[in-house]
Order: sequence, then C-alpha cells, then structure tokens
Amino acid sequence: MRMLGLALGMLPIASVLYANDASAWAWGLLLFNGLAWPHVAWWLARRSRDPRGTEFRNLVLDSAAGGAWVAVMQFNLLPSALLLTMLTVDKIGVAGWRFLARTGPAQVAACLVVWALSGFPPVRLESSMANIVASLPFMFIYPLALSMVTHALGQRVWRQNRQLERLNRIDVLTGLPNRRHWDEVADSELARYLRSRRPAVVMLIDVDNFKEVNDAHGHGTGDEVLRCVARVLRSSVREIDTPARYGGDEFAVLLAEADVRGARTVAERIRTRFLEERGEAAAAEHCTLSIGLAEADRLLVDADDWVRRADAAMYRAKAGGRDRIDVADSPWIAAAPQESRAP
Ligand SMILES: Nc1nc2c(ncn2[C@@H]2O[C@H](COP(=O)(O)OP(=O)(O)OP(=O)(O)O)[C@@H](O)[C@H]2O)c(=O)[nH]1
Repeated sequence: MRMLGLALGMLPIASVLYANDASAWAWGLLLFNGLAWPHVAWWLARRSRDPRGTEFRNLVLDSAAGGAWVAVMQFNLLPSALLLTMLTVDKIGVAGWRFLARTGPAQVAACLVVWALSGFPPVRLESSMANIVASLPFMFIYPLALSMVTHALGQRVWRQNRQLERLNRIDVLTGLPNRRHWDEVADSELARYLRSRRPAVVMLIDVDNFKEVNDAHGHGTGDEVLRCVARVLRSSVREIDTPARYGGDEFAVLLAEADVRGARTVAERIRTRFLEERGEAAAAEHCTLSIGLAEADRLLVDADDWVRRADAAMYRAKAGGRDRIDVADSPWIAAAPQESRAP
C-alpha cells in the first residue's frame, strides 16, 4: 500500500513542482520519496528485530515527509489536502486515532522546518487544472485499493474467527464435538422438550478398564481405543443426534426425537459394535462400554440434572458388572402419587 500511495502521491506533487519550476534537489527528493523510500522502509522493517516498532517509525517518517511536501508545494490546496487526508486515513487504518498523536506533531514540525528553510515563501492556495487532474488518480485509486485491502483483511479475520470457534468446540483427539458444545446442545434440547414434549434421551458412555489399556499398551493405544469409540458412535447414531467426547474416557450422545426404548436399541448397537471393532489390545484388557440412559421429563431442573441422572445409570451399569446398559429411574414414577398428569 505504501508503494502505491507514494507513487500516486508523486503525481500531484510533481504537477506543483513543475508549475513552480522547482530545483533539481526537490525533484531528486520527490523521486527518492516516491520510488525508493517504500523499498527502503520495507527492507528496514524486514531486517528489524522489532518489525512492528520499525514500521510505526516508518509511518511517522511518512507523515513528516507529507508535511514537508505541503510546505514545498506552498500549501497548494488540493494536492496538500489530498496528501494530508490520505496520510491520516492510513494512520488511523493501521493504528487508530491515538497514533495520530505521534504522527501529527512530526507532520506539522516537518512542514514548519521546510517552510522556514525555504525562507517562508508565500502561501499559494490556488490549484490549477493541471494540479487537479494530477490529483485524480491518487484521489480515486488509493481509497479504492485501501478499501479492498481492508475488506480482504476483514474477511480473513472473520474466517479465522469462525475456524477458531469451530476448533473451540471440537475434541482434537476424536474429532467429535467437545463437552462445551454438547452442553449447549443439551440445554437447547431440554428447552425444546419442555416446549414441545417431543422425547429426547441423554446417553452417557464410559469405557471400562480403559486405564488398563493405557498402562499395559501405552497412551497411543489408549488414544486409538478412544478414536474407535468415536467411530462407533458416529456410525451408530442419526444425523439429528449429537455424539461428543465428554472428557477423558467418557462420551455423551444426545438422542433427539427418541424415547428410552429407541435409545436402548441404539445403546445396544453401540455396545456390540464396539466389541467387534475395539482391536486386540482393548479386547485383551476386557475394555467394554458401560452405558447410562436418561429420558427427558418435566421434572428435570436443568440439563445438568439430566446428565446427573444418566451418569447415575451409567455407574449402576458399571456396578452391575460393566459392558451393559442401565436406564435412569424417572423421578416421575416417584412423584406420580402427587402428580396427576403424565409427562
Ligand atoms: N490415552 C488416553 N488416556 C486418557 C485420555 N484422557 C484420559 N485418559 C485416561 O483415562 C483413564 C480413565 O480412568 P478411569 O475411567 O478411572 O479408569 P477405567 O480403567 O476406565 O475404570 P472404570 O471406568 O472403572 O472401568 C485415566 O487413566 C486417564 O489418564 C486421553 O485422551 N488419552
């Protein structure tokens, strides 16, 4: 952007220098500032140990040069205003309003010094047609390029944010949604149930004897077992269900539009598929799945309550000998004598 801005900015300045019959010095400096300085600035920033700090210093120098050219042009109105506007837009775009507090004084000082060194020539505000025409490319092309770059940067930031948000919700090892994402799904599924009374089931799955696999065959094999569970879950549930890694060797599935009978069938499918696919190490350590199910009902306080019930069922499955499925007692049954309506 500096190369483009300075190259285009040369045109209105050159038109004023030409009209004012400027010295060879002024022309030399203009050529250096317009064509060589962008490369020098880039090289300085690249080889610096603090590229950001160096680039900020370069921007201050850009502003000072702008102020100096305004004095050289004897304040010719259109080219001066254009130059100052573009420099200001640039600074705000790069570092915000506060950066102007650094570049502004440099700009004014350079302008006054150059004006004084040239013997305070008279101010000539009037811009000729040649000055106006020479200003047009800078006036149109530079803001256009700047807005395209800003837009492209905005898009990149937006894409990266989305990517980050996705990564924040995915478990890296298994590729399944993580607990954070699953908890949100459970919240909204419970809200949906309370609104519409369409059934839903939380399934919690714990890998039995998983520690033995880790201890006997190493963490790499343990990781492979967890990936196997993830594969089995993905292939056993429907699109509308949400399987997730809940943490460690625990997995959760939210079965939408399913009652406990349907959920039991799915759980049985998961349990047996895992036995078929678990691999030799897991089989050697009797690595199986204990599964707890809890159906939504209107006595649930919140999603945590729902998960707690599935968890209790899952621990009963473990206590009952592992490699089995257990279903949470509905508190509805206990509450039935006081309540008159089924959930
Ligand atoms: N390989 C691997 N191990 C993990 C990971 N996360 C947790 N673990 C291990 O998983 C084990 C879980 O232990 P437990 O659930 O208490 O042990 P368990 O052998 O499954 O016991 P039961 O559930 O009672 O059958 C611990 O040894 C953790 O270190 C992981 O990402 N990869």
